[in-house]
Amino acid sequence: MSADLETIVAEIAAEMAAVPVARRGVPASYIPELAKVDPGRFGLAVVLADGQVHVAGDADEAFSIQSISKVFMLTLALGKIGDGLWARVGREPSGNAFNSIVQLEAEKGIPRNPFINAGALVVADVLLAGHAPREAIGEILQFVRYLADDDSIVVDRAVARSETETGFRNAALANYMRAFGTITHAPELTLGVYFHVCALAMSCRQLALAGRFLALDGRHPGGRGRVVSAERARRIAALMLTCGHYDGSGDFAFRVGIPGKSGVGGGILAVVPGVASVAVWSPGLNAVGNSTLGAAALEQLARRTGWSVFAPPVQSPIDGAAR
Ligand SMILES: NC(=O)CC[C@H](N)C(=O)O
Repeated sequence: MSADLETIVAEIAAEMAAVPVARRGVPASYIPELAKVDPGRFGLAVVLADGQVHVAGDADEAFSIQSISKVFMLTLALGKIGDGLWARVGREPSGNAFNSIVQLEAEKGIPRNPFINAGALVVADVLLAGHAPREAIGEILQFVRYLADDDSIVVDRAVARSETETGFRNAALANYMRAFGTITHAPELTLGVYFHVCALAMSCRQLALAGRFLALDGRHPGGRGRVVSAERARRIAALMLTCGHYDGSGDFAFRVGIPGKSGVGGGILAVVPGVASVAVWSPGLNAVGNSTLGAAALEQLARRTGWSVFAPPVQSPIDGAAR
């Protein structure tokens, strides 16, 4: 690393701040509440495995985490029903838009993966089992608060309401899967859980802290035992790499080389195993619904730190070998 991390984070934020708003992409507008967000915002937070935090820009401003919540929902659902979940949702990239319905008809109502909307609706349905929607939402909120060790995290009710009023595609997905039996509750109940969890409002700092268990091979950052087994943490990260950016996942893996999960609020949570958890936020989206500057900032961070899941481990057997 040529410069120290504090400097790298500050430099990247300054470079991103200089990008004209017109070149940042457009904030999501199909959820009307999200269209109100200032497209000029940019935040970056890096939490190292040892707990050191480096932030820059609007890293302490809460934004709508949207699909990033799918990582937390998946983690909880796996804790609940274990690998039985994989009978109801697949583990392959979809190669389609996040809200696409096309594969469901030919694939018996089983979504390709838990990070597209159809897959996350199945996960929400699993989390709803045995609960009223309010209880399931409360359980997920408590889980995220426990991960970030921050009880101030809340659901943005205006965003949840906005999506409830306009989420016709998600309603179509839920109803379609109810017909196949992959959704087991009344679709409006499962949708209620999904919309409220997508509406979690978190800052980059809170999000990076909440994702740190994945950088710690499944351990709780506060030394409070395990959140998940090491195997499960690695598998969740593998799914983030292959499916976390929808049909932009290949490009993100190519450019950044780190598992990441995006949301239409403009956030991305990225995990460097054993090293760091990173959250970035810029509301302007590219054509596939991922944050334009968020990916650019992570690409720069990976380049300047050398972080990559494809880099040889520090104690690699090839170190010292003739090259
Ligand atoms: N990509 C996203 O963040 C999508 C989440 C959003 N709540 C939706 O269902 O459309």
